[in-house]
Amino acid sequence: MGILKRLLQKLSLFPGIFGLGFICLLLATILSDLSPFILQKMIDGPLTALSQGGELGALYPMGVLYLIVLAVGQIVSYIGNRVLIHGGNKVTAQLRDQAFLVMQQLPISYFDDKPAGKIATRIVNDTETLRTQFYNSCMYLVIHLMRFFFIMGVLFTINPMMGLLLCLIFPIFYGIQSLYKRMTDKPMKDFFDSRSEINTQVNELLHGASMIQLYGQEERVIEEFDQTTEKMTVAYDRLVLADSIASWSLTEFLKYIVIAGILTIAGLSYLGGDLEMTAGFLFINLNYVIQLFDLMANLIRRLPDIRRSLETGERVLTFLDEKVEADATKEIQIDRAAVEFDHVTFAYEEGKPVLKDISIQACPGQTLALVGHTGSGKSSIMNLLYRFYDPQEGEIRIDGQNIRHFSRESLRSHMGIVLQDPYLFSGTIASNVAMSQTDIDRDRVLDALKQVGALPMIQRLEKGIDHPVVEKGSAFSSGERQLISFARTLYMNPKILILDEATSHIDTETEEIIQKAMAVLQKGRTTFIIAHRLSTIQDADQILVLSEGRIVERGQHADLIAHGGIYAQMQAIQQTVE
Ligand SMILES: Nc1ncnc2c1ncn2[C@@H]1O[C@H](COP(=O)(O)OP(=O)(O)OP(=O)(O)O)[C@@H](O)[C@H]1O
Repeated sequence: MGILKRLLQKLSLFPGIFGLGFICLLLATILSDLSPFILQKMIDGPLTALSQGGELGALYPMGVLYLIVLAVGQIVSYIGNRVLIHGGNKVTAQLRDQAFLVMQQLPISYFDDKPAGKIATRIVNDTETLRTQFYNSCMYLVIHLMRFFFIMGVLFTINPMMGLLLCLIFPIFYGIQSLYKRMTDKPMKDFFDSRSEINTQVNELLHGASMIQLYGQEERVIEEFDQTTEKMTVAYDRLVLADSIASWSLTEFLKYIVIAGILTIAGLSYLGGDLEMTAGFLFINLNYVIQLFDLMANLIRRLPDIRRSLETGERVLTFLDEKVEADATKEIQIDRAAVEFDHVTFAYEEGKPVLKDISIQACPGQTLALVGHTGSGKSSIMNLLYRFYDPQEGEIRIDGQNIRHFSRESLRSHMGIVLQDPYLFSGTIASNVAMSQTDIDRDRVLDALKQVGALPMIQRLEKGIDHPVVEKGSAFSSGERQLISFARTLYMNPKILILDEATSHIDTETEEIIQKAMAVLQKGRTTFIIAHRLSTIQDADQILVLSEGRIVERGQHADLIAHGGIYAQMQAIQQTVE
């Protein structure tokens, strides 16, 4: 289906709003475009009579009628505009909500090669562009076209010769419109490209601010940003230039030529003694010609806007059409939490497997540690367990159920995850532990914080568990963020626990507290630990050693040391370093 058609179809979501707005504007157009007839009647009637000794009072009824028509026309036009702008906002908000929803339902793999700034541009800027450039322009286009043909119709009726002559402006109009389009196509594209680029750069800057400063990259970053803003400024200047030359100056110039022409012909006819038109008739002709040219100037700008906004519309609709992740609706029931990887093979990119023939059996309540050099596939195994991705071969089962057949949401509701760099949401400590803004069991929150040893930290804060968390918890140390995320996991009480290098950021003193809390945390839960520091996993029931996507060693600490393989080497190296 065409982009134009699909965008216009969105209007049908709010038929009442757009119907009312359209009727109001139609009425306003009729009132404002017929009002000059009252002036014509005034000029040719009471005003002409006044110059020949008539009564001033005869002017009043028509004057009042003119004012009433104007006032009603303006009020109806105001209502129509407000209603249509409201409708445009609603359509845009709906598109934005839809885009946001799609973003949340996209598979994680979608984000692997897409800069976050570009996706933000689709949701924030492109939808806004559709509002201003497409929906608003369409609304004005309809009004202007209606008025244009209405005025042409009136002119043809009252003065067919003038109507015919004015048809000459159609090719001129087309010429100016093509010129405007040529002058604005490239700058408009540059403008949108640089806007998207700016979003990407700001996003990267925000995420990498500390690294940029650490590596002294400020100048390079500023220079790149300057180049993009310069490109945007140049593009915008060109747009303004095209606006002033093609849509205003040229049409204004033409307008005055036509007016001068009409006045010259009328003047010559008057001097020749064969002027048949009245002053009121001359006024109304001039009035409509002026309006016609003003409409033309507007149309010249609106038409390319709509055409160009179709490109933005295509980008937004393509994003909305992205294949969201199909998900099963069935909810998984987990009682014992026995986890099994059965000959699992997985590749992020086709033909490049990063996990090969992985088989794991975790009995309920067991602790499994995944170790291996960087890039060996530890995180990828966890990515499969919480179904960020599905394996190409093999099965993952929990309590004998293939997790692929159950909804991701229900699966993840049974898993507590503590990441290397825990993510805190804006809110309070309590809302971060309870993962809710409203339904917070304060006693359980405090208990969870106490169990992970975070109580001393909380007591130091003036507002305790109501202390605000802003900017992903940047005001807390990484150790403190981890303590809060531990408490969150405890509060959630999951059946399966995933600790991704949970202790790597914590100082020795805190580590002791955490180790104790972890023992509580792991009790009765099947736990997977991804750890580089082997000292934290010596008590694990199973240690799986990964190398290049394969499990090359498995067993308990003592067995693996005795085996003298990769694990023993890693242990020896770490002991030397420590
Ligand atoms: N999103 C991705 N797209 C493509 N390849 C990826 C992606 N994520 C990871 N990889 C690749 O998969 C392999 C395994 O990565 P993984 O993150 O699982 O290793 P890891 O053992 O957890 O490493 P580390 O200890 O450094 O975190 C690596 O070669 C990595 O480059």
